[in-house]
Amino acid sequence: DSGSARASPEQYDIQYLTPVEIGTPPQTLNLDVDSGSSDLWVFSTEMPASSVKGQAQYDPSKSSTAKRVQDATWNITYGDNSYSEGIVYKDVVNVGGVSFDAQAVEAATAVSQTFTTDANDDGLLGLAFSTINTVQPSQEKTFFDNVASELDAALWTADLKYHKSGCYDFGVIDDSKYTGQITYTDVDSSDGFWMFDVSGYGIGNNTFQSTSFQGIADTGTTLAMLPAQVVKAYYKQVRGAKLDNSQGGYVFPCQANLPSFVYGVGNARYEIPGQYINYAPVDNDGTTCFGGIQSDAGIGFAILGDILLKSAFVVFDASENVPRLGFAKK
Ligand SMILES: Cc1cc(CN)n(C)n1
Repeated sequence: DSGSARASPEQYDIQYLTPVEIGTPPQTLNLDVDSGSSDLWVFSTEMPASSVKGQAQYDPSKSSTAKRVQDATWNITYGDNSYSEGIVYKDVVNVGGVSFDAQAVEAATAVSQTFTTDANDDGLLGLAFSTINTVQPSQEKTFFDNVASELDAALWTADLKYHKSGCYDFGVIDDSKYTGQITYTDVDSSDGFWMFDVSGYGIGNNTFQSTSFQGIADTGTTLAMLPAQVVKAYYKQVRGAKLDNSQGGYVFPCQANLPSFVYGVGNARYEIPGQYINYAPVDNDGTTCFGGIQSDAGIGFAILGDILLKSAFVVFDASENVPRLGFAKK
């Protein structure tokens, strides 16, 4: 079995939303596919109406296949301090044609303001490793872990795009979506993430620096959070750039001509076009813009979010004993 689902960007590519069918008859919710977490949770009819502002809600009472997981609860806080919690059902979940009939669907009973204010985002679909799923007292499996054995290949791929819709594919590598070779690198999943070594970096046409650093491939994080020294060196090349703590990071004049950012995977080199690194304006007149590359200070590892991932075709491969990530140009 294999399947393919759309990944449609919200404004500024802050996140990408994917239609997911849940229950019988199917209820379609648009979820943020997140390789940096491992809970599939949804806005639901179990939460106060005051915290729902336009989102679709999963209604288990309208699904003939929904089964409550007695006494199971969950709660999760993300890197941006957004939060959700709730109870658990098992139900049919179908993503791009790949279906599992007893997927843990974590129905929210409460969410933080950040989620309430994003009318288009109906929840998250976590694709990190099941070891960090938050359901208690018994941990649940991610959708990918549940379907892996029925897929033609135990892998999924991300083809995110700049200000355009892309795809998440399950069980198949679509060779029409990339050019050249796929370069693979081993993943250390001991913290539950798709963590790997970035073999170095280059700024624009400057010499590539072979100083490696660890990072996680995280489709649910908007920006690329990189080592402070790397980030400092990048913005040194941008006239008028400055670290503005009131904005929470580096900003620069929106008209700035941004250098590209090159990152290494093994011996391969991939480039994020400068244009991708102008994330969004911070003011109404669009004079000052917020950088798509920011510091990972305080996190403990780099976070390779959408700003970086959209520059490549990425394979999340769990088909061998050691999981691995594949990167290809496109
Ligand atoms: C909701 C959400 C998901 C993620 C990435 N794992 N963040 C930072 N916020």
